[in-house]
Amino acid sequence: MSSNKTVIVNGRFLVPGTEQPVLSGYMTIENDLITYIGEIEPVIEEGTQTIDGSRLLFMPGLVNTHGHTAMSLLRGYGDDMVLQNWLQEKMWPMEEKFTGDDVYWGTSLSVLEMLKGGTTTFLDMYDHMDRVAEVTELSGIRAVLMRGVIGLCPEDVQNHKLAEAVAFARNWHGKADGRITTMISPHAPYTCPPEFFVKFVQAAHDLDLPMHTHMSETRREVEQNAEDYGLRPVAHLEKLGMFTRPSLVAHGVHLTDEEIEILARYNVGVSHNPGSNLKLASGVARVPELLRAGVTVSLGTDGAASNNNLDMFEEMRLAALIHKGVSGDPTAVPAPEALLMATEYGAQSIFLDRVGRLAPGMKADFIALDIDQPHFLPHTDLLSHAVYSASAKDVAHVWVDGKQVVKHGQCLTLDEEQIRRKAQETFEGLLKR
Ligand SMILES: N[C@@H](CCSC[C@H]1O[C@@H](n2cnc3c(=O)[nH]cnc32)[C@H](O)[C@@H]1O)C(=O)O
Ligand SMILES: [Zn+2]
Repeated sequence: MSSNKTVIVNGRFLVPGTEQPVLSGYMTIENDLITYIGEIEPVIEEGTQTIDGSRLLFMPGLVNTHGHTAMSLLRGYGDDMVLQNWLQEKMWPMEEKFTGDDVYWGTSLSVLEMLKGGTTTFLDMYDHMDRVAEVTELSGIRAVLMRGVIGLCPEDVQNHKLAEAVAFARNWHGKADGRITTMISPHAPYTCPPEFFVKFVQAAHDLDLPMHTHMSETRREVEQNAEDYGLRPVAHLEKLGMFTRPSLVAHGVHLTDEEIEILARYNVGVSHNPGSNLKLASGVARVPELLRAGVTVSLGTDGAASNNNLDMFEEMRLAALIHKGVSGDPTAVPAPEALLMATEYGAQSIFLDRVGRLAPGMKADFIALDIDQPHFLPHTDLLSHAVYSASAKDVAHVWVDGKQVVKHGQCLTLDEEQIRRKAQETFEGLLKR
């Protein structure tokens, strides 16, 4: 009867934002939920599985709130360029050739990397999303998926893409035992003209779903938006009605004080992508100001072609470091806040209210790091170590929705050898096509 019950014994658990952020004790998981966490040993009935947690650090699974998973196929293909040229000269011509199978293998590669690196939830804005959903189902990961749409095309093609986005969102919302949810996502204000963009707002209303888009990523984008529409991107999207829907915007690098206020007022989340912003020289987002204004700031990797990995520990560390560097204030984005951005705030910003925290009633999405390694010693402050010393390689075990999907660094749900081979073959095939 109690066969689906697991108790972690003698573990250390990260619960940032609470009085005791590094807790020593026990955690009970029943089916897909955490049912207990605390210092007092729970009664362990016969048949309950126990896990010795004494050499491990448990923490919520990381939540990657912006990305394009199939772009891992283009990792290293087009480095050291500015955004517009990188998109127009390198990414878009290759992406035009992508088939559903290409997306399937690119996404498989990314999901494998993410799971092994402790990411238990990801957001994906891309094309051929049915295939992304397939990988999500198979791998056991949690995902918020959306068909991203670039509207720089004739009206009939625009409408066809919109219909695809709507059908995908409707068909997959709540699927894979609830591990998949969906959103509505025009790619960006500079790739979707206003009259097209508002159709997405309407669709999001009709389906009662949240929205996601790229916004204010580069200075050039902001200037161009002002030139084309007489408004900076935030006011522009406000005018188009996007913020009447629950919304998350990616990047938000170039924001004025007034724009930060608008985002706070509408409760619009910002997915901060420090690695991608640094690599494309887009700039440094005003994260301390956003947080101070009460904006939910989360972390994303963006696609692997502008990062060039999907290591959320790296994003967390970058977020904690660069804002100290640019502000000259070493107290900016302290470790607990960086960790919250990568977990709880991440879940909130993609509208998953039972993910991102180790607490009774929350989904059992959690990871365990091997803390016996030299770079984790001595065990002074394990929360600090998780932010400032850890990397994806330290992840030993991963659970999503109560099921173990990575054990001793090996993915239990995906065929790693096959994915390795297919990823290479797929890239070589794309070059020849
Ligand atoms: N091909 C689709 C649109 C895909 S949405 C995802 C798009 O975002 C692009 N992308 C990736 N990273 C960034 C970024 O940082 N800023 C803007 N676009 C990006 C990516 O190359 C891809 O084309 C269509 O039929 O309309
Ligand atoms: Zn992006």
